[in-house]
Amino acid sequence: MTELVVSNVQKWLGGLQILKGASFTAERGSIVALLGASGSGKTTLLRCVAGLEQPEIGEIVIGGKTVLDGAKKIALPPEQRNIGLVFQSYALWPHRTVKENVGYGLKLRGVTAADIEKRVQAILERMGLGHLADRFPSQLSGGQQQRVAICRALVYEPRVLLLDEPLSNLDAKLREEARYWIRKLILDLEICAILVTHDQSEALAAADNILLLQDGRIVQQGGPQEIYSNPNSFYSADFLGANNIVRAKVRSVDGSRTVIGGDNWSLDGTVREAAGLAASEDARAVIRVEQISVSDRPEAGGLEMTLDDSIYLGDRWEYRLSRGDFVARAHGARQLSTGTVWARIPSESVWVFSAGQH
Ligand SMILES: Nc1ncnc2c1ncn2[C@@H]1O[C@H](COP(=O)(O)OP(=O)(O)OP(=O)(O)O)[C@@H](O)[C@H]1O
Repeated sequence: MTELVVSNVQKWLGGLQILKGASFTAERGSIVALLGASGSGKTTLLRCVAGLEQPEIGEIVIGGKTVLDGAKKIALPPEQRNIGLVFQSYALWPHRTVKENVGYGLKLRGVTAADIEKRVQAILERMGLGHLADRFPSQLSGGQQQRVAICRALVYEPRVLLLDEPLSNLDAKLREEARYWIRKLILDLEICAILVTHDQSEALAAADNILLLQDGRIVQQGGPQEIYSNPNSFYSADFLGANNIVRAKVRSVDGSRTVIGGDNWSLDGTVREAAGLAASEDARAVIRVEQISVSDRPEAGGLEMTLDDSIYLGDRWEYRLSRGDFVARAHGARQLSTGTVWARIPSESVWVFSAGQH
């Protein structure tokens, strides 16, 4: 069931158009990640859904209720939108206990003391924080503070939970753990969550749907696997994954197949530029690091390259390869001696775009 509908949202700030017509929907029991480079408009879009910014144009419907209609000048305040909000900073009140932090919003809304007690305790228990109810935020770890912030947003039983970089203050280990339990929580509660993040691995691991923003526009949307393996532009291809970006000339084009090359090398690739490519055009290829396999023995179809260095990364080795002006990184399970190696690079993994596109 669709909980959130965002249609053609356009927003100007300081004389600049920050959002240029964003549209998407979000379903109950799912997580939508807003992903994109710094300044692409992720936070502004989230704030528009929350009611903290008022778009000049567009419509937003939450749980069947129109909360924004630019044409009709409808713009409901955040407290009438049935949303919960969690900020990066958690924004807990330092002089209130955990219990008071979580229950304060309910108090403002005139919920009875007995009801508040019951609801606050229930959500704290659910998040494994029941025993911390009387502590102050300064007596909690970062991870616990973040859970309190999420409790505070969930205690209203919102239809849509809005999370603005909720994990970025946690250390790497806690962050990985938090991705998992936040996802489980949203699915268990059967609500819908919108997660703003600039961290691609967070979006890939936590979200059902990823919206990739560029310069105020949603340039691609889809499931994590679709977005990762089928990018529709250089920006999408470059934004996700660990990549080799290769500058080259288009040698030939035959439908979606192409041959690119540079100084003393050439590679078979696949045209990914929507408008197509022409022979002798300047191009950029994106090759995911994991798509290159390296061997120290001659391999049929392998490109002979020089291994300049093997770098130990703990769980694997990184190889630094070169041939003429083609420089690449690849990974493997063991250390290889510097010198001649053979790199196998499937043509479907060499995504070729025009050099001019951003
Ligand atoms: N109040 C404002 N007045 C003018 N410009 C603003 C204002 N707030 C944001 N912007 C601009 O809007 C653009 C989008 O900002 P926004 O914070 O939504 O991006 P973001 O994708 O969330 O970036 P980040 O990942 O860095 O938080 C940026 O170029 C920013 O400078």
